[in-house]
Amino acid sequence: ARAAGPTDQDIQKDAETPGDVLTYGMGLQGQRHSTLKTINTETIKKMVPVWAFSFGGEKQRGQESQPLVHDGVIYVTGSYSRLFALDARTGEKKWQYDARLPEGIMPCCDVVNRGAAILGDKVYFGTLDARLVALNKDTGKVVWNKKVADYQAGYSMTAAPIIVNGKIITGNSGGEFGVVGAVEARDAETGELVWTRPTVEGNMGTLNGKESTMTGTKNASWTGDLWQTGGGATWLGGTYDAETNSIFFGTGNPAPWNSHLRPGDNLYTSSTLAINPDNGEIKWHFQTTPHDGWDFDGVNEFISFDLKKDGKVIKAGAKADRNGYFFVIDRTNGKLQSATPFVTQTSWATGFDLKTGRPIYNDANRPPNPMDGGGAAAGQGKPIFAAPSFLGGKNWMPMAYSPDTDLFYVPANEWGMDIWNEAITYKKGAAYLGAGFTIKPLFDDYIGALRAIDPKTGKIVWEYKNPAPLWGGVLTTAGNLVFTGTPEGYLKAFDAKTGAEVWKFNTGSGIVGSPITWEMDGEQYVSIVSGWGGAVPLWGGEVAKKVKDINQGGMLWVFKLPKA
Ligand SMILES: O=C(O)c1cc(C(=O)O)c2c(n1)C(=O)C(=O)c1cc(C(=O)O)[nH]c1-2
Ligand SMILES: [Ca+2]
Repeated sequence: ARAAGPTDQDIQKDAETPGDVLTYGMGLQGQRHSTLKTINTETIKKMVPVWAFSFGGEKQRGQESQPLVHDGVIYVTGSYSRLFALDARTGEKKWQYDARLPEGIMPCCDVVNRGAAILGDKVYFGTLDARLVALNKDTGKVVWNKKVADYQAGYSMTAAPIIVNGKIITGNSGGEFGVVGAVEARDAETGELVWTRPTVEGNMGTLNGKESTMTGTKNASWTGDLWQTGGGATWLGGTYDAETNSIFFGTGNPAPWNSHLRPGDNLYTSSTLAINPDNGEIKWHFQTTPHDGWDFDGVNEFISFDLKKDGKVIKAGAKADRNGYFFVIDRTNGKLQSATPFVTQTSWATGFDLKTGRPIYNDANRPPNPMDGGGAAAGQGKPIFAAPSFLGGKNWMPMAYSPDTDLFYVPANEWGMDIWNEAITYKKGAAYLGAGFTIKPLFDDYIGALRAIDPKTGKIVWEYKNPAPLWGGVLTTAGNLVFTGTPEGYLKAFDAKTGAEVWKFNTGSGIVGSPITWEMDGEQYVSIVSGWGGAVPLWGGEVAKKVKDINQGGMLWVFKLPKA
């Protein structure tokens, strides 16, 4: 028997039990929907902060975490691989764990961490040096600490793990360094590896010298040896659907970015994979950007939901992809139901073929081969303008789905980029892009747009425009509310049906975290982490200049209604 604490059954039921938050995604399906409605479009006008907690000084920025709540304790990760356990009623610190990171870690896009997992008496999280740590939930003492991959080869870990039937399931980061993506399952009690599923064809037999439990697959969709450093990082973690017993992981960009160096589809990069949690087998794959040439990547979360259409219910899943399309896919077999643009496009594809599930490419919008010349300097290809930018119509920040309104709430961004290709050869631990870029806004008055999307039609039902790019997660509740944060510092709440803004509070730094809500002592609470950072200030080109004044930091805020 497992020591006292949440069980596998508690984790599977997380979405139905508002007294705790046991999973990243507020339920393994990742819907980020709460059944609570004490706080609603009317009562929220009175909502106030109860307490706040500071993450401290050093390297505190890019707070992309979603807190967990169990038995009156909040478990929240901070940037730079920290984990805090806090009294949920007072904010008092119970313990803090700071991973001791080596020199030379190589996260591509800031020192972020998106959250922890909990099972029994342990809490778990991944660290920037690509290790997975299990801590005793009451004391913060290390129970086990496993190396997942070699940080000196560019591997890191930024995603929250998920737990499915006693296994802790993780992805990896490092697509910009020519790593090989993988999904891995470990025994949550001991940390021993149960299976490893590489995500790049050609690597199915071994991974990093370790024996893989998978049978070999030929590298048919790659040229030469490029599959050995092919990317496809699983850097955002996954979701799980018990009805189909599938884990869904997105995979990142193929490496290098210069697509002319790697003819072929480059499976299974820029895809969604449905994986059997028992043995790591791929049940189906859907490649959103075959032969990706824009760093469109494809890690975005896949959220299971019931698609009610033409009097039928289809077991579906949705993904708002970095490539700017909103996909609805049959989650039992990977068959495309619809693909609709949700941001402005420069027609890199004119649409998706519903029969084959493939994009209809517009070759004029693929960044040209540097061998053809025409670039600004020797060895550079001709630049083109493409939208969305490589930071995506939507990046890592998770959308939410409400079964009450049947709408998805998507944190989107409107921007494009000048992009050109360059020559590159692989060198262990060095950036492996073969491309250069500058991001540019498309409109004067806004970049971010929270969009309510009807999955039956792909139509945008309402939108909220934000001056700075949106980079935080979304939460929706039975109180007809949608919550998200802004880089300007506000946690905002909107009417889920109309998009009317009903409440806001400034948290003192930019928000790039994901909000949660739970019930405690008969009252409803809301919480968000604040602390600007992530990829935008690092890679945002003209946009980065506009947002560089935002102060960084790290704070957890907790809100509720005043006592009646
Ligand atoms: O290919 C990868 O392994 C990888 C990893 C990560 C990461 O782990 O955060 C990001 C990206 N790619 C990426 O392309 C990207 O735009 C990005 C944004 C962010 C962020 O936290 O703001 N991370 C990442
Ligand atoms: Ca990437």
